[in-house]
Amino acid sequence: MIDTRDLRRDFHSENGTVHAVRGIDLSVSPGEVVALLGPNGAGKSTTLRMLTTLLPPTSGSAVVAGHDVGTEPVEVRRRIGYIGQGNGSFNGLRVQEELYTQARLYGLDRHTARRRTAELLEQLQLADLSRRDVARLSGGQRRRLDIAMGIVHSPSLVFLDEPSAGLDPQSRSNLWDHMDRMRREQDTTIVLTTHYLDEADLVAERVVVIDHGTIIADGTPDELKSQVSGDLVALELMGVDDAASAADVARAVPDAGEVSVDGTVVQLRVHHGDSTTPELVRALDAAGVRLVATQVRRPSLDDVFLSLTGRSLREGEAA
Ligand SMILES: Nc1ncnc2c1ncn2[C@@H]1O[C@H](COP(=O)(O)OP(=O)(O)OP(=O)(O)O)[C@@H](O)[C@H]1O
Repeated sequence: MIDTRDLRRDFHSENGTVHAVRGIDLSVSPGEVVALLGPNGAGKSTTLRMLTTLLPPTSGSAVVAGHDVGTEPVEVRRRIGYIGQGNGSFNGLRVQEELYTQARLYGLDRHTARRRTAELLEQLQLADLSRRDVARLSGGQRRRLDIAMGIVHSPSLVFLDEPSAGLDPQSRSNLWDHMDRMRREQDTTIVLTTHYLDEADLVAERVVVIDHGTIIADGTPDELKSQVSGDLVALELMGVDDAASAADVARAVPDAGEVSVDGTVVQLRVHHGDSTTPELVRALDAAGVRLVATQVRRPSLDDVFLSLTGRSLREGEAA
């Protein structure tokens, strides 16, 4: 469905050249849901804009839905849906008219355009707003209309740039349900960019981590997380003395990675937190250590990013 070879894009300005995308080789098969995950400025949007023919590559090639983005952009556009970061048009139309007009622009006949419009207004919870002026929608409502407009022609490949930015939790979960339905019922291929870790983890079956314009990891969320060395087990002890004794017990666990003590809390990395923790609790009990609580935390995609780059994705978000 997508095949890129050494895809690159530079931007030139008075301040110099930005190498926004530095040689991306990416293959996506039909029906896959792929999240491009990375911090602000990693090159995700630039990649997406090249794949959707909105921006010509500086060099390299990309074949999307069977056509070359450079030489056959119209053929590509006909086959894809794109929901960008910015808002679409403001024609002074009402919600229903805007969506219907978009359907007609994509070449749907009147009957099909009417049916698709009604269907999508319902599915994206816009039915109650169908007669409202587009200009008067809230940010989240506008976002849902953008999404409806991007998929009104039932494309087999959909690109979404930061789809849930600006959406409230309920709208986000509604959007994810909708994407899941597109994949299950129409086998739609979905490529989205995000810097929400939970979104990548939940929605995508494959995560491509991008940093400084290159792909630094590619796999299922579980594969990526298994590259990080183990689960984090946290033990909360009754007192500081107990914590010191617990750290000694923890260091004796054959599987234990680095053990750290912070006040009454002891943390250690182990391969399998669920099976090691009961063993550890028995050993602590035998040593007379007073344990208050235990917690096992699986590696997150942020731990993956941290182990690959030494930086947290969350730091990137705050920047
Ligand atoms: N039109 C442009 N002119 C100059 N530089 C640009 C332009 N568009 C993007 N860039 C730069 O290219 C780099 C990659 O930007 P891009 O928008 O692709 O990142 P991103 O990963 O999508 O980030 P975000 O999560 O913030 O959307 C950044 O350094 C950005 O400043």
